[in-house]
Amino acid sequence: MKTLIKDTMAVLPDGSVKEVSIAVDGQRIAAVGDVPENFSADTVIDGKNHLAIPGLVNAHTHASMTLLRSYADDMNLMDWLQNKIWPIEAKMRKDDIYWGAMLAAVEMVRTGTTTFADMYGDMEKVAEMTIESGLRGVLARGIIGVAPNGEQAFEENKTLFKDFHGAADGRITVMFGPHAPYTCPPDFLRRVAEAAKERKAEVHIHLAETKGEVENCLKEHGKTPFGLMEETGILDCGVLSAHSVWLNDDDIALMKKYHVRAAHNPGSNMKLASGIAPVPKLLKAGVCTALGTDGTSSNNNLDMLEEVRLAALLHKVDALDPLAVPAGEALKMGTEYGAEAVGVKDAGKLEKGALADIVLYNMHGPEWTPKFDLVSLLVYSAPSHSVDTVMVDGKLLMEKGELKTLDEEKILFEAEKCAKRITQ
Ligand SMILES: N[C@@H](CCSC[C@H]1O[C@@H](n2cnc3c(=O)[nH]cnc32)[C@H](O)[C@@H]1O)C(=O)O
Ligand SMILES: [Zn+2]
Repeated sequence: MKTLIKDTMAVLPDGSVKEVSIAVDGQRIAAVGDVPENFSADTVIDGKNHLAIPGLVNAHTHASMTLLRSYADDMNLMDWLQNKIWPIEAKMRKDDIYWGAMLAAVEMVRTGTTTFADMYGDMEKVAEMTIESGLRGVLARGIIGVAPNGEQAFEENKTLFKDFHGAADGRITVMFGPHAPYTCPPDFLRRVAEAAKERKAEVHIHLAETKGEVENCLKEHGKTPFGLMEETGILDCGVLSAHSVWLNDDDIALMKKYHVRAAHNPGSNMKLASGIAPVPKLLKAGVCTALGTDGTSSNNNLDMLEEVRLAALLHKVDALDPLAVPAGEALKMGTEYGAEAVGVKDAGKLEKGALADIVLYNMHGPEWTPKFDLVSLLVYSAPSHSVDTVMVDGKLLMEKGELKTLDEEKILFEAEKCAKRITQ
């Protein structure tokens, strides 16, 4: 299958924007500009008045939590988790996980996300969504490492790895998902680290999200969450660290030493009042820092362009420095650094040989006018629904606003039904 995206403006890996044609052959980009004359495309997409970027990467989410969107807002993290979210999650059946994930898929495709890193229960249903939707998924079974379900969840993570790691032509990868240091005791984390190492799997975990978490961790274990992760062997596995808000210089040095990748969630951190991650410091230290939405119960959407914008804005006001995270750097956090963070090789860049995960924005409309600087327009002004074409792995998931793999009306209907049932 060969596709030619003809005469589109495109954000290139060096941050420049140029008019090019992009040739896609199978899963990969065959050319950006300089398309060979004999390239015979099966499908030609008119790129005039469009902006192409590498697909957005949601480096931390809980897709099926879409069913709990706006169910419990304006609470602090522990109260929210323990008294609202966990009791309802306990009622979720496989069907709920599936339709919640499908609802997330519709939203992700429509807002230009091509890869998502997910942590939840019943992840084989999220794998099903990944296979059907055509998205790229980095899946981890979220494990609360204590009774009554800790051991079962751990086993399910192993089964998920066996059944789905590398599945769907490599569109699915599987990580281990110990939920957090406050839900998984050190000995349990040691066993997870062993299991991950045996399989050369990586680990997706919530770390240093709130000040209270770090204080408790110091009190109970005499170490910060990152120090504890080093001691338990988790850092040896390759870690995708959700949040990473409350960090001291030693934590940042550990992140650098072990190539920990941070998934910064500005929307969730602001909404739950968790704090402001030291993103400029992380970037300066050379820590790969990506962006995520977290679940839609703490965001409340999966719109990655919004996270790119929030990252660009939040760190400016925090540092009282309008140069803190420039638009181009924020966009890289949402694309190139995202792909690196979740471990998808050769993606996140519009260049020859990269995986063909491409998003096209239709630049017709007031928010895109006038056109001085297209990266600035995208990051500071554009509505996410100007995404009109989405390609993952060389296949079109949406073309000119029309979803190709998902039945949106049915999904909205079923998701609504599931959400009602679990909250009744
Ligand atoms: N309860 C599940 C496993 C947990 S998966 C991941 C968990 O992370 C929770 N979660 C979502 N956002 C956050 C956050 O920001 N911090 C900590 N936990 C979160 C989410 O509600 C979910 O319970 C089971 O055993 O079936
Ligand atoms: Zn989370």
